[in-house]
Amino acid sequence: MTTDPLVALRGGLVVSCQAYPGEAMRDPRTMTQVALAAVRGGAVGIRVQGVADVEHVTHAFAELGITVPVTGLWKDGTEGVFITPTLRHAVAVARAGATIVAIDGTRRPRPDGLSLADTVAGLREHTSALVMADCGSLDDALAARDAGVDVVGTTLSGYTGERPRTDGPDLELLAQLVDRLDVPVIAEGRVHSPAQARAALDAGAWAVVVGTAITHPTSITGWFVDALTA
Ligand SMILES: CC(=O)N[C@H](C=O)[C@@H](O)[C@H](O)[C@H](O)COP(=O)(O)O
Repeated sequence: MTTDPLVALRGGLVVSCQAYPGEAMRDPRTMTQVALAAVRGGAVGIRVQGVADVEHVTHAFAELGITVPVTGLWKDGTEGVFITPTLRHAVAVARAGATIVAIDGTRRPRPDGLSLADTVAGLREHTSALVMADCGSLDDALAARDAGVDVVGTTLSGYTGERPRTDGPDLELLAQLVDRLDVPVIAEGRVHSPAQARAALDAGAWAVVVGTAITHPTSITGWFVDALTA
């Protein structure tokens, strides 16, 4: 019997394992090793970027009998709509093995000219993946809900100009989404400590995604170096 992936994530920690272009750890094998380490630490979900990483992680999990759901995305570009920006990207991520496909869930025009609703419908036509909308505001999330997504995240809060870029997670937006939506709301973005993760769950998050603070040594090193040189 397969468990509903969203039920599997409920109340838990999802670890985002991403390295950026040009970085030493940008290798699907490395990201798979990081993902396996996170699962060993208790992560109930993994989020990975890029078709190759999704393929590599999902194959490794299958071989090892790990059933932790994998959320996949494909970043293309660095500005505007760049998180799984088109239906083509979304289908590729699903076909690579992602259980959940995270896509840009903002109200900005998409590079392929499709609406978010068309993108969700297209993905459902071609795959059985669930859809996570990475949102930057309450209005984004309401529109994403109307477009038929399965789950929304606060992922893009502070990156689209609609919300301030808070030091920690945008708990204010999270509370608004939890209050207004009937789909699960995932807290993602700038969760940098266990206490902040706990606060997000207490504010009603379905699950909490942590990336940088667990899987990006360059940033973490910088935080310590800054403290020593301040
Ligand atoms: C805005 C954007 O591009 N967010 C990306 C989405 O996948 C990643 O770069 C983040 O690392 C991820 O959202 C997790 O957030 P944090 O690393 O802050 O824990």
